This record gives sequence, C-alpha cells and structure tokens, in this order.
Amino acid sequence: MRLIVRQDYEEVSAYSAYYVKERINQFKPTAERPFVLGLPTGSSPIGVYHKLVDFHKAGELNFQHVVTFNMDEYVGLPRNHPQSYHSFMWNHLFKHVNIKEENVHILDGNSEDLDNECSKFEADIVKLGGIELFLGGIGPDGHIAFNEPGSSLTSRTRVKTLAYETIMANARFFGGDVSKVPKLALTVGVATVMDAREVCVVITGAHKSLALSKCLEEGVNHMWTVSAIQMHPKGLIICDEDATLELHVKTVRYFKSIEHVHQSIIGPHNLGLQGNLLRNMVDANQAAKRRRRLMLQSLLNDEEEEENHNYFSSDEDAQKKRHKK
Ligand SMILES: N[C@@H]1[C@@H](O)[C@H](O)[C@@H](COP(=O)(O)O)O[C@@H]1O
Repeated sequence: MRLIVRQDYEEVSAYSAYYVKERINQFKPTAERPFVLGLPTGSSPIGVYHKLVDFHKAGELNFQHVVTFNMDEYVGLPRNHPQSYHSFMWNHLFKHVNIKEENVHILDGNSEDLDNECSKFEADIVKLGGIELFLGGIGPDGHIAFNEPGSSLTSRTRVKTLAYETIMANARFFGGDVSKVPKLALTVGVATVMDAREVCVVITGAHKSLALSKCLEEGVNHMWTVSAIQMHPKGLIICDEDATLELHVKTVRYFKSIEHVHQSIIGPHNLGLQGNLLRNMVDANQAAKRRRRLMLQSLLNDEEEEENHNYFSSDEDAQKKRHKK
C-alpha cells in the first residue's frame, strides 16, 4: 500500500484529481472498453470533483467513455432531495462534464425491491468487467462507503443500518437535525470496493486521524473497515498532514521516504506511466553513470593536485615524498 501525505485539503484534492485524470487518460477508454470508475460522496471528494471539472473544461479529461458506480445512497430520501447522493453527484461533477447519463450508476434508495436493486448493481459492475479504480472516502470511525464498524470484510452491496456516529456526523448536511438524517442506506460492500483493480482513499482532517492510524498501523479489522485496503494489491491512501496526527512519526517518515524514492524514479508528473517510468529509469541510470564519471574525474584531479602540492610544498613530509620519487 502507498501513503501520500500532502499539506492540506487543497493539495490532497489536487493530487487525487491529477491521479484520476492520469489513470483515465492512460487507459485510453473507448465505447467498447470504457473506464469504470467507483466514486464516493461526502465533503472529502468535493475538491477532487471540482478539479476534475477544471481538467475537463481545459480539454485534458474526457468523460465520454467513462462509466461510474457510486458507493452508496440513502434509503427513502427523494432522488431530487438536495442531500441525496444523486443530487450531490450531479451538482458537483456530472452536470459539469460530458458523461453520458446511461453511464452513471447510483443506487436507487427508493426502489420497491431494495435487495434486488443491490444485486442488480453488483451484476452491472461484473457486466462491465469490474471497476478499474475505486475512489473512496471514510467516516471518522473508519467506515468505507457505509460499511460501518462490524461490517463483514467480504460484504457486497446491500441495505445497511447506519451507526449513530455516522448519523451524527452527517447531521451537518441536514441543518444539524439528527432526526432528519435517514437511518438506512444502500451501500457497496467492502468486497465490492476491494474487487476494484485499484483502490484510492482520500482522508483529510484531524477527526479522521485515529481511523487512519488503525488502518495503517494495526491489523485488518472489521471494526475499521477501511483497514481491508491492507489486503489490496494496489491500495493508495492520500491524506493531509492533519490526518496523520495519530500516526507514529516514524510511520509518516517511512511512507514519505518511500514517496521520495518513488518520485526520484518516476518524476512528479509521471504517475505510474509504464513508458515514462522506464524512460526515467534509463535516464536515472545514465545520470548515475555520469555522476560516477564526474566523481572519478574529480578524484583523479584531486590526486594530481595533491601530488603537485606535495612537489612544491616545503613541509617535511612532502619533502620526503618528493625525494622518494
Ligand atoms: N457514506 C459516506 C461515505 O462514503 C463517506 O466517505 C463519508 C465521509 O464523509 P466526509 O468526506 O464528509 O467526511 O460520509 C458518508 O458516510
């Protein structure tokens, strides 16, 4: 797993959006082979979405062949309610980019058959060949999507009762009124997220620092469902400095040092591009050879200088050396 630490929310958003853009562009999606992207809601990804919109407007990112699956949705909240995840996604991302409406998948929390809605969602993911990149966020109790503490780490899309802590945390979106927050939601399971070929989780703020430490420094545990990312072959967490508050200093330094080595190999803008990676490795090799040559050269020069110095020097040692010659 990789951990990328950035200064603040702004930098985390910029890095994450750049990462998503690069992954989509490298994939070169087509109608026959679309890029399948998993997406979260919440305040954490808003900055990422706004930057993705900027990339789109600048002509650097095309959503024509991108298919999305959202993580979750409240049960019983009208689709056009300002706090429904449908409204959230259209307001912050979809209506500003050229995504096709039929390519957007958001669970219907008003379906008459919620169980069927969930199994259909899983089947649709499979039909499209699985999710390429799942972008996620977490709650302060470490839940990913709405997989509250105690959720099975092999869980699939299903109806879920929300934890009181989550209801409290989300009350801010309902005018601070806990009674207005839906108590049930549809959510992808932990296994649905972990089945993606790549999982990238955005974590910001001191209130999430305990969850991050549980996820990074302790074992895989259903009480902190995001910790399942430890078992993922391609897991990435992008967090801000505040979110690292509960981590050991050595943990943060360790991951930062890995990032430095990584950056020195691939360069800051070549996120995972195989071709560029190889080219940069070759460049790095050539640079290292050049450095070795220069070092050798300067050592030889030093020796020569020392000899000259000895020859002309008048101190006793130098005199002896000179006479030996
Ligand atoms: N179901 C969502 C999660 O998917 C999201 O990760 C979490 C964090 O929200 P925020 O980013 O606002 O802290 O909120 C809700 O619980």
